[in-house]
Amino acid sequence: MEFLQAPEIQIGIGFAVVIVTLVAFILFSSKKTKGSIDPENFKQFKLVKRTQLSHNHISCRGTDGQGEEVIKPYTPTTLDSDVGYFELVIKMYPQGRMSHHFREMRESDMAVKGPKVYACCQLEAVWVLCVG
Ligand SMILES: Cc1cc2nc3c(=O)[nH]c(=O)nc-3n(C[C@H](O)[C@H](O)[C@H](O)COP(=O)(O)OP(=O)(O)OC[C@H]3O[C@@H](n4cnc5c(N)ncnc54)[C@H](O)[C@@H]3O)c2cc1C
Repeated sequence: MEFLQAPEIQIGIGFAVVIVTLVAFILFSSKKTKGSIDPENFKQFKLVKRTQLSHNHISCRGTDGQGEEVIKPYTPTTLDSDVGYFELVIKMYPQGRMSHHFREMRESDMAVKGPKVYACCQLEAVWVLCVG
């Protein structure tokens, strides 16, 4: 271990520590400011692509934590032309009645009715790119 006390080695170690700290700082600060959403400031994003998905909503039926029936509307993110399956994006609420059903759901556990066509509004997928 005596070699560690040699001045050249100590300068080398010091230099390495400075480089690692600098790289970590650059990586951390670039992550916070470039290409990502900032929690405090609005940043400008550029529209890259937009796809119309669906006008439709479906009704899902499940069981809440008290064993009671619950029915809620959801908007499939799949296209109207996708036949035989659909995909949902669900925001889960800890105390939510239908959220409980989705959390506990197993295969063949989902009763669905629909679609209901809402001509007034529709789901679109929007791709954006950070320009700031
Ligand atoms: C036309 C339509 C389409 C919908 N599509 C979708 C969809 O695609 N995906 C999806 O996740 N949801 C969608 N929703 C909402 C969905 O129908 C339910 O309302 C939602 O999933 C909450 O149901 P829950 O039974 O889990 O919660 P609930 O039992 O209704 O609520 C439980 C708790 O969560 C709180 N809470 C409920 N909703 C909200 C909210 N929006 N913001 C803040 N707190 C809330 C309530 O205050 C309550 O404390 C849609 C609603 C409509 C009207």
